[in-house]
Amino acid sequence: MAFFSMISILLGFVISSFIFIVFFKKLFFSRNNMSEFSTLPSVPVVPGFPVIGNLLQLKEKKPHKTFTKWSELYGPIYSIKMGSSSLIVLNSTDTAKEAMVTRFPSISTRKLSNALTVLTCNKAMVATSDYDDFHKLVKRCILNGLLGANAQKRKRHYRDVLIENVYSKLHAHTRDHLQEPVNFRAIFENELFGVALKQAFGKDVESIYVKELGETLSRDEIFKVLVHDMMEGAIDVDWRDFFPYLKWIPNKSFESRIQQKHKRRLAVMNALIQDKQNDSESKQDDDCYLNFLMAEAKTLTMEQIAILVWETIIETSDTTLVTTEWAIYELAKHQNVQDRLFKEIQSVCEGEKIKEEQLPRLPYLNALFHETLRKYSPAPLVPIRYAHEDTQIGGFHIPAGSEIAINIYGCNMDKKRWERPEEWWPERFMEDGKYELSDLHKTMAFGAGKRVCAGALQASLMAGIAIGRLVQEFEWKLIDGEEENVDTYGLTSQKLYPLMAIINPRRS
Ligand code: HEM
Repeated sequence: MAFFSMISILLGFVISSFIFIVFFKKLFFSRNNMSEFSTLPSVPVVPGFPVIGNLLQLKEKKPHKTFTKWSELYGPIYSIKMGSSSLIVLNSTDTAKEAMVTRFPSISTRKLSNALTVLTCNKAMVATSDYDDFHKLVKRCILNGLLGANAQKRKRHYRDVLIENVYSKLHAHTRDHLQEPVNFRAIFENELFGVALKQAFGKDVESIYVKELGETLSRDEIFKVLVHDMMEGAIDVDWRDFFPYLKWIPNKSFESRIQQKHKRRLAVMNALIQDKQNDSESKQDDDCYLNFLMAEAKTLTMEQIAILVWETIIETSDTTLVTTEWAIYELAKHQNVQDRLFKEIQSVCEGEKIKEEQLPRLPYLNALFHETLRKYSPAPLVPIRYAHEDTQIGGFHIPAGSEIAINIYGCNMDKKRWERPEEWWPERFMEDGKYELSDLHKTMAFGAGKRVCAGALQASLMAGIAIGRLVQEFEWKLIDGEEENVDTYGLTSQKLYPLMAIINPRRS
C-alpha cells in the first residue's frame, strides 16, 4: 500500500513538474518571441468587403491618389486588404523616412507582383533586387560605370548633344510651322532614348535585325519593345497576386501577354549586345555600360547583364521625360514664372548658352525643378517592400511578413506639410527669396537611405539643363484647352496627352 502511495506521490510530482515546466517554457518562450514592438497598437484598417477587401475601391488605375484620399480619413499610416494580402500604406514624409532609413534593416526586401517577377527576371534589376550581395554588386556597377559623378562627367557629351538636337528640332519647327503647336514629347523622348542607347552600347541605332524574332526592327519599334511595352507590362494585373492560394489556377491570357513582352525584350537586348560585340573593332565608345559590366562583373550571367543594361535604358527614357514635360507645361501656363526664370538665366549666363556648371547658381530653376518633382512625383509609389522581422513605424506595430507601400505622391500632397499642395508654386522653395539646398530634398522624390535613386544626378542634370535652355531660347504658351489636359497615365505619372505648346524664338 505504502509502495503504491509512494508511486502515486512520485507520479503526481513528476506530472505537476512536467506541467509546470511546459507552462513555464511556454510563458518564457512566448515572452521571448514577443518582440519589443508587439505591445504597440496595430495600424488602423481601411474597411473593405469580405474576401476581396479593398480591391473594388482601387479599380481606377491610380492607387497613389486613392491612398492619398484615405490618408485624410485614416491618418498617414493604415492597412488595406487586397484580396487575401494585407498592405500597409505610408503617406507622410515622417513615416516614409522611418521606413526607408531608420527601420530599413527590418524592411529591406522587395515584394514583386507576378508581372514584375517575370519582367525583372526575378529581381535581376538594381531597383527591384533585395538588399543582398547581388544588390551591392550591381549598385556599385551602375554608379561606377554610369550614374555616379565621375561616370556622368565622362558621359557629358551625350547630354550636350541631346540638348543641341532638341534645340535644333524646335528651332526648325518654328521656322517651318510658326504658330503651329509643337509636340514636345515626341522630340524629347526620341533624344532621351538616343542617350540611353549611347550610354548602354556606345552608339545609337537606326534598326536592328533580331535573329530570335526573324525580323528587322526600326528604332521606333525598338523603343516600343524596350520601353513602351515594358511600362505597360509593369502595371498589368494578375488577379492571382491578390489570392496567392489560388496560384495553381492558370491565367493564360495574362501569362501569354507578359511572357511575350518579356521574350521580345530579351530578344532585342540580345541582338543589340551581339551587334555591339561584333562591332567592337570600330571606333564606337568603349566606355559603354555593357562593356563595363562584362569587364567588372564576371560572376553575372548574360541574361542578368542584358536585364541590367536594359534597366538603364528604361530608366533614362522615362522619368526624366515625365519631369521635364510637366515642368514645361507649368512654365507655359505660368508666364510670370517663365519670365522670372528667363531673367535669372540671363543674369547668370550673361547671354551665353546655359551650361551644367551654372546649375548650382540658378536657385529659381532648381526650385521649379523640385516643385515639379513634388507635384508630379514621377515615381508616385516606391516598389513594395516587405518586413522580414517585427518592427515599428509611426508608433505602430508592423508584424514580420507585412507588405509596405510608400506613397511618395501622398507625402507630397500632405496638407500638414505643404501649404496649398495642389498648386504648382516654386516660390515655396525660396523662402525670403533664398533657397536652402537641403529643402530641395523634402519631396523625397528620389527616395532616401540605402535604396535612394542611383540616377538622381543624371536626371537633375538632364532635366535642369533642358528646362533652362528651352526657356532661354523660346517663349512657351499652352494651346487652348491644354490646361485641362492634366491627367496622368501609367507607373510614372506620365502626362496622359503629350504637351502641345506654341513656341516663339526669343532671339534670332
Ligand atoms: C526624375 C527622375 C527620377 C526619379 C523621380 C526617380 C525616383 C526613384 C525612386 C523613388 C526610387 C526608389 C527608391 C526606393 O526604392 O526606395 C528610385 C530608384 C532607382 N532609380 Fe530613380 N528616379 C529618377 C530617375 C532615374 C534615372 C534617370 C535612373 C537611371 C538612368 C534611375 C535609376 C534608379 C535606380 C538604379 C534605382 C534603384 C536604386 C536601389 O535600389 O538601390 N532613376 N528612383
